[in-house]
Amino acid sequence: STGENGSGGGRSGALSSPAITEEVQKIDVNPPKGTRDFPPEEMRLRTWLFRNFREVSRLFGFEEVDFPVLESEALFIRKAGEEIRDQLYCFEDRGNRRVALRPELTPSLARLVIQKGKSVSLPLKWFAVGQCWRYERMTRGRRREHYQWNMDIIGVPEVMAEAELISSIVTFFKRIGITASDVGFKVSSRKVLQEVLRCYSVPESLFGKVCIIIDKIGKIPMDDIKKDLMSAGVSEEAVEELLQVLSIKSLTKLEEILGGAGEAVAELKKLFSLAEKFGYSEWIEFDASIVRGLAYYTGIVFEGFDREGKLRAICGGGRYDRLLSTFGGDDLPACGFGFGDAVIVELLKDRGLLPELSLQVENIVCALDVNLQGAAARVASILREKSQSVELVLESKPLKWVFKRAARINAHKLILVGSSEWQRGMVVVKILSSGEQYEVKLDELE
Ligand SMILES: CC(=O)Nc1cnc2ccccc2c1
Repeated sequence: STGENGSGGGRSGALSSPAITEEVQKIDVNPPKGTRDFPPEEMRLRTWLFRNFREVSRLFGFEEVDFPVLESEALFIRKAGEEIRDQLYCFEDRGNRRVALRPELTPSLARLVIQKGKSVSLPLKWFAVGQCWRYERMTRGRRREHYQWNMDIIGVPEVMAEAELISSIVTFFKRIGITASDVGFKVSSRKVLQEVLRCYSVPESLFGKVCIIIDKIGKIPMDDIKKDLMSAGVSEEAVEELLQVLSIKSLTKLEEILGGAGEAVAELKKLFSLAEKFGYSEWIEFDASIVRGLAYYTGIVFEGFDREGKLRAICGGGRYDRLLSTFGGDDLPACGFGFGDAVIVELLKDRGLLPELSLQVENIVCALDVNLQGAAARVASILREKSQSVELVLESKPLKWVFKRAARINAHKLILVGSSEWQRGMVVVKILSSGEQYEVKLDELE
């Protein structure tokens, strides 16, 4: 109804007597800007995707954890100029507390690790699948929420942890039909940046900020990158050297420039040799320009990319050895990744790999006349107690309707409850694929 007084919706009958008149305002049935509903078909795809996330996490011995979507704003306040900070979905609650919808899961995980403190044995291997939020001017029409799969290893300082994490993502890709010819991982280490900045005695305090500026390469003009770096306090010659080093695509070249003594080259070589052992060498390549857009990474960083170059990064992660100590926790080494639910679906569509998922109910049970509804309900309960899914026809419907419904739910069997059979303790079972039909005693239903 359009809200005129009297009965809304045009339904007749006692319920909508004119005496009970309330203003019926037609609400906006769409979800808030930048957010999605998940009607059945979309929900089946999401459930399929998350089932694969969880199955891979289980294969790698990770335990599932979760946190509130609402966190203290302080968890995400970092002064490195990150985009995620500009778009924080934050507000003051009724208790005058500054809170935020989480834009990522890692800070919550760090918070929980610290909270659990000594009571957890290391290394911790935790995973989560959670909705993350950003408040972005809708001008860009981008989404304001997405679901992220995160896996994190806490307490392992060596790059074996990063190698394990990349292996888990490769395992995930393989499970859903994505191959090394579809996607790859660009791998680098922020220690490359660190070693260059040290050569030019750029203070460590600028490290996070410099990384965030560097991460914008390819997204904003190079002149702006240089300007931003210099206004952040990096000398012009340091900027030139930095940009030089960042264009290196081979580890041997990097070693020539940085020398073999530094940690950056050593850990990258170690990672590539581990990749060989894990059997995913053809999935990864060194690319010094990869820094990722989160300030807290301190070492190896990586991101999954589509080799056609059409899509944004599929996933990304790295080492963040300082995050827990910046939250006042122990100085625990940590690494992890985030894998969003949006780009991967675009990739699957592009590659024709979206799974065919349909509603599947094994049985449809129908009473052949209205006073057998109770009998039909009993049949449904018996089957359900045997873990058989049942669509119980809830109103008396013509058989034509029942067959149509059976087709829509892809039912395997139609169970008809008729009075003559019921007198003899029997029901009629019809195998819908073959048309074969037979009588079954109630207690032999399986
Ligand atoms: C492609 C896409 O939807 N990205 C996306 C969507 N929502 C977010 C929300 C928070 C943080 C990152 C986000 C990233």
